[in-house]
Amino acid sequence: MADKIKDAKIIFVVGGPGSGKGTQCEKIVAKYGYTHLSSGDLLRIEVASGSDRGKQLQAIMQKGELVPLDTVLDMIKDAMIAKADVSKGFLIDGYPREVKQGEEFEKKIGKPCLLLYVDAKAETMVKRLMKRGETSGRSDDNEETIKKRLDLYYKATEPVISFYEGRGIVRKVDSELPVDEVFSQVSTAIDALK
Ligand SMILES: Nc1nc2c(ncn2[C@@H]2O[C@H](COP(=O)(O)OP(=O)(O)OP(=O)(O)O)[C@@H](O)[C@H]2O)c(=O)[nH]1
Ligand SMILES: O=c1ccn([C@@H]2O[C@H](COP(=O)(O)OP(=O)(O)O)[C@@H](O)[C@H]2O)c(=O)[nH]1
Ligand SMILES: [Mg+2]
Repeated sequence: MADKIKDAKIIFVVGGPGSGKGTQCEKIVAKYGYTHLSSGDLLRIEVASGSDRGKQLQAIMQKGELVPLDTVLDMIKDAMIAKADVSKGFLIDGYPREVKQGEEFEKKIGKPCLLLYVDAKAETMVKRLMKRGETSGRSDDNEETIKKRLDLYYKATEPVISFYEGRGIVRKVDSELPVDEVFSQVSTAIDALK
């Protein structure tokens, strides 16, 4: 089933909460035509459906904790399969959150050719999320949950970056810069793929 996906390029987009992953992914889609799959967005779609599963997810996300690995992976896999025929590449935004998630992804789906590391200071991320929270309607864009998401990012997700650095596929972009300058760094990394 995952055969269809085997030849497509897979890019992991990793960075702290509010670092600008979604912002950069939108620009990648516009320039390169990749398929953008945000694990957080997929989870929020399930929450919005009002299903029982959505209610359970909402409770976890509201606390800034991680949803069980299999749940997220199945959602990503289904979304990839649905687009496999038309997609030349996939941007997996906000995943893996922990090394184990990356390992399972590779077992069930495939190997990433690039990990885009969207790097910003904690202080910057908090400021952006508090601002976004004024209009986003995201129940996790509040001070208390932002703090937990940040803690979990440093504890669980940063090791993901070291893990893939060992493979030489990490390209870091400086997300303190204006959006277009960040994107110019992103473009350099993607153009270098063959
Ligand atoms: N000044 C500045 N603001 C940015 C930049 N990138 C993103 N933002 C703002 O920061 C906020 C968070 O950006 P997102 O792209 O939603 O961040 P994200 O990493 O997808 O965050 P999560 O969805 O929480 O994972 C948004 O309100 C953006 O407008 C940037 O490069 N510079
Ligand atoms: O692979 C994932 C992606 C997201 N989430 C949950 O969804 C929330 C929002 O994730 P998103 O990537 O949208 O935002 P971020 O936390 O990076 O700001 C997280 O806090 C987690 O509770 C998760 O558990 N696993
Ligand atoms: Mg996002």
